[in-house]
Amino acid sequence: MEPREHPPVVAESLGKKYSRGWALRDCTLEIPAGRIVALVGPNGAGKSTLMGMITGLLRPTTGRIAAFGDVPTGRGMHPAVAFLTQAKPLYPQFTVAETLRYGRNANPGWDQEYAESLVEKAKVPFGARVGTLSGGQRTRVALALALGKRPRLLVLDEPLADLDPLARETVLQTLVEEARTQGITVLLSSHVLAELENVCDHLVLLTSGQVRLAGDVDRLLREHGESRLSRLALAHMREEVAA
Ligand SMILES: Nc1ncnc2c1ncn2[C@@H]1O[C@H](COP(=O)(O)OP(=O)(O)OP(=O)(O)O)[C@@H](O)[C@H]1O
Repeated sequence: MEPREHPPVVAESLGKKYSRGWALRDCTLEIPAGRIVALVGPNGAGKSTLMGMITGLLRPTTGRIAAFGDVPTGRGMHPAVAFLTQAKPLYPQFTVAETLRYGRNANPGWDQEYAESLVEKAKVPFGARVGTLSGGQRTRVALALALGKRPRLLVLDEPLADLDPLARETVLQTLVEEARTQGITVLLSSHVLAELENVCDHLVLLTSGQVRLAGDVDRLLREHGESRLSRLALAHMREEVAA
């Protein structure tokens, strides 16, 4: 029998304390492979903190986190994990082609052809300087840079926040298409709950630094007698505020 592959993320009693107090407490969860996971919760719930520990950029205060069975070493990101934030730290003076070249030099598993095909699909000129691109175009380049690494887990911290609704829809569609065809697990945080409907099949809801709901979306909807992910998430966030 084949040994079971490690899930993309396993967290056990994970906690993070900053100078101002606990940002995440006693977080135990597993993110199964091949899922598109919505990470939601009110401002300050601990979403970025959890993502920081999954990518290895932040060290846990308590507990344990593993990506594909590996505990972060503190020496850069796991080779199978790519991370994209709203800030999209691209060099504005680089052209798109130079940005991809940077990706090739920085990542041993880099797939130039695939990264180029994503830029072409987005109709972004290779010769354009990143600083001159629109927000939507910059996001598509950042996505090509993240996916060119050929990750098995893509972590996205509100990557669509500065885009108009049409660009959001297009980028999200591309993302889902690539994730499904390439078998990539996606962890996506967003405050726009409605756009996660029909996209995410797994939910992790954080409130006040703790996991309030986690699991398969269809199962959670059945268990809570809800028909929509956004309503389910909102109801749990409201409960928290009322408590
Ligand atoms: N570097 C830091 N130093 C001190 N406190 C921090 C630091 N980073 C985050 N926090 C605190 O930890 C808590 C969780 O923050 P985090 O950014 O993880 O939440 P979030 O769910 O991503 O929020 P948002 O939806 O607003 O982006 C907040 O109370 C925040 O103020």
